[in-house]
Amino acid sequence: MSSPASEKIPVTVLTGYLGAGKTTLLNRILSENHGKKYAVIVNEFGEIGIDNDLIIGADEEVFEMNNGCICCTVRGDLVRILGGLMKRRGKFDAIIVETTGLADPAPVAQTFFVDEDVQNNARLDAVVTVADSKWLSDRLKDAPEAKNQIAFADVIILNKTDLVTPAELAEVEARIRGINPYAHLHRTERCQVALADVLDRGAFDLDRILEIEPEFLESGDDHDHDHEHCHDPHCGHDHHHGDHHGHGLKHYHDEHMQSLALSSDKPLDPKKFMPWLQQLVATEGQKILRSKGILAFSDDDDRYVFQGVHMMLEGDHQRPWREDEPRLSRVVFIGRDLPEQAIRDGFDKCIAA
Ligand SMILES: Nc1nc2c(ncn2[C@@H]2O[C@H](COP(=O)(O)OP(=O)(O)OP(=O)(O)O)[C@@H](O)[C@H]2O)c(=O)[nH]1
Repeated sequence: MSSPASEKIPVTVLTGYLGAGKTTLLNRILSENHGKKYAVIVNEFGEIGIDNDLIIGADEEVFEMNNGCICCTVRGDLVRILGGLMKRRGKFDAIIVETTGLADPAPVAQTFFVDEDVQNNARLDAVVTVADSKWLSDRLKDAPEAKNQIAFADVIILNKTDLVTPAELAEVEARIRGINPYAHLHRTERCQVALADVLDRGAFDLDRILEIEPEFLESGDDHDHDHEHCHDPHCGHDHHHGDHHGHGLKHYHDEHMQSLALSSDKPLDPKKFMPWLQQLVATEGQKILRSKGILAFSDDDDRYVFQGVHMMLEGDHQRPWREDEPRLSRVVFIGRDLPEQAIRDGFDKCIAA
């Protein structure tokens, strides 16, 4: 049975390139005193889930779609998780989907229009794209998905304004406006926006999307489109550059984008790890687009979390390790042409003696 639009559960799709600030925005939304309950679905690029652990919502439920890229699992995992949520209507007010930085938002948004069950129970409220003031211009040159994320946005959070000059900010905003003149745009530092600017917007504009992508509402069985949106080596499909996928969508593959995950159940030596990491991103930061980790240091009862975007690093103690929690250090590097063996060797040398 189809529900009237007003009763459909609103879904916000949060997108934006690697490291732009999606999790920062999500945490801001979840930790605000909004009196609402959100179900959160995250999709991560990488072999080991770290994002899930970095979301600080008090009692939100977080569902992970970890095992595949969002375009390939979109009619599988996403529909399955949404289906499960629909059966528990009334337990939450809205759904937020945070996509990987490498996801093309088109197939995600499409799910809400072509899958009948989903369409009957949920409505796409808005596609919210977080854009990195410092790096977006570079990514628009070499990452087609970054451009699609801007093109599909109903709301754009132009974030990290603290890292650029006013002239650079004006320039990146003009580039965004060249791609998408329609979206509401907010300039922010650390994604500081009013919740009302992001949630419950009723902003998704199908007519506009059909102008950008006339085949948007087709099921995907026999059409072709040129978005480059499959990057997950574990996706399970047989990819070739520019090849057709099982369901007929044309997929390009950024064959150089890789995710390197490292872990250790032995504590790390902070006096070795931090200098090594700083040196690594200083020398390889062009190739390493994104790094993050949750670390267990020797003689330290707190988890240490670090985040990197290119050569910029941030890190801090987060919270004490729980009694029942294995003190496992997990690190992920995402980038192109990563010097894998050197990174592995360097990491191993940081294990405390
Ligand atoms: N200087 C500065 N750093 C920021 C700002 N917003 C977020 N960051 C930092 O940028 C890094 C990446 O932020 P995240 O929110 O994790 O980015 P993300 O888009 O979720 O990253 P992925 O999930 O890996 O794609 C973190 O170290 C943040 O603390 C900002 O406005 N200014």
